[in-house]
Amino acid sequence: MSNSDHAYMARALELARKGLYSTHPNPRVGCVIVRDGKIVGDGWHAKAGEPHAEVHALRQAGDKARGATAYVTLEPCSHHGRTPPCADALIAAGITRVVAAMQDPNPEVAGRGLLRLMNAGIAVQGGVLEAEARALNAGFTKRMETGLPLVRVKLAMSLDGRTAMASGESQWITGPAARAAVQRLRARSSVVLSGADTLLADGARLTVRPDELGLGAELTALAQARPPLRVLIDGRLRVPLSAPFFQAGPALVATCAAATSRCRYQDDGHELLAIPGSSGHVDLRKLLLELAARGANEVLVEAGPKLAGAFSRLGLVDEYQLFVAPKFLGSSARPLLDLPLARMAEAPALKIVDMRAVGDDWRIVAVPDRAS
Ligand SMILES: Nc1nc(O)c(N)c(N[C@@H]2O[C@H](COP(=O)(O)O)[C@@H](O)[C@H]2O)n1
Ligand SMILES: [Zn+2]
Repeated sequence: MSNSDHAYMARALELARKGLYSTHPNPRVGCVIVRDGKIVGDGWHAKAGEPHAEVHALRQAGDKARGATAYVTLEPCSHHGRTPPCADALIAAGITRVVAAMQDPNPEVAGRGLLRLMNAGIAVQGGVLEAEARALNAGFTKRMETGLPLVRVKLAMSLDGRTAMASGESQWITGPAARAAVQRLRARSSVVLSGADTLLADGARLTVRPDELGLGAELTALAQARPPLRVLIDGRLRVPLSAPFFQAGPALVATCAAATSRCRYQDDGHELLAIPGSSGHVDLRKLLLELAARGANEVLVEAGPKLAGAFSRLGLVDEYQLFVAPKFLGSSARPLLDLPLARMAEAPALKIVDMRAVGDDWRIVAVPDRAS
């Protein structure tokens, strides 16, 4: 890999990141076309159903694409989805070299895009800034490879590790900067999910509020056009349809209660999904499989200690986002996770991958340490 390959791919990744809030169920992809040491075209994928990154870049390059190199953060596609194959478009435009950061994990592509380019006499190189490209599309990759979405659990806690007062009161532990960061976590997710206890306690709506995102006009508009699906897990259908969550727009309710109530929810524009479980608890793994089948790449769990603890105990969590506020909530306040552990050996091993100040609070990102 030359220094310039690295630099052009870094630029393509920068463009791909513009799709952070809007491409799902599709991946975030950027493309740069370079001829004689000059960028002659670039582009990024904004929204499923719209042109792929390569097509935007080729359109901008026009005739200058002939004899040029295309840098793409994901292998060019070879299939007819909502749009035609990009590999064919690159061949037709006379591109002579393609550098891809990673192979497309979509089984419909999975190496066939690169093969088609090679068969057309195009020089192909893979693996440039692969780790960065994988990180950007970790949810898409996990869904394609396992049939499950990436699960991110957001928790807000005091310095003494508490999340809510004994009464359930939990709003406004953290400050405005942390709340904006949570808004961006919601906006990048395909699904934002919570449980009945949380909604009954604090009246959460789980919406993306454009004025709190802190993004520019273009990305805010895209995020608004592609809001996450709001999902409530309510095994026994305890949350009334008059709750702010239901008043805020259409939602999906996962339950193990009998389907007799379906009409009540449908009449109000919501979907009731029966997921069998035990003792009034929805089977979380089955729910995640269903959400992935509907195209969910990233699921954000914003729940209380019981539901967040259940995701954790079942080994379904890929990432914890912990917002830590400079407060003590005291010993009668609620713990972070309902994790009944008896011995240190049972404590799940975690790796902290990022820690930074967010306004007056701190954000810690931790992932399961699967190696230990
Ligand atoms: N290489 C590439 N560039 C893009 O900009 C993309 N969005 C993709 N996506 C791949 O194609 C599938 C979606 O196809 P349609 O948008 O429905 O035509 C997606 O699953 C990826 O495999 N690839
Ligand atoms: Zn494509």
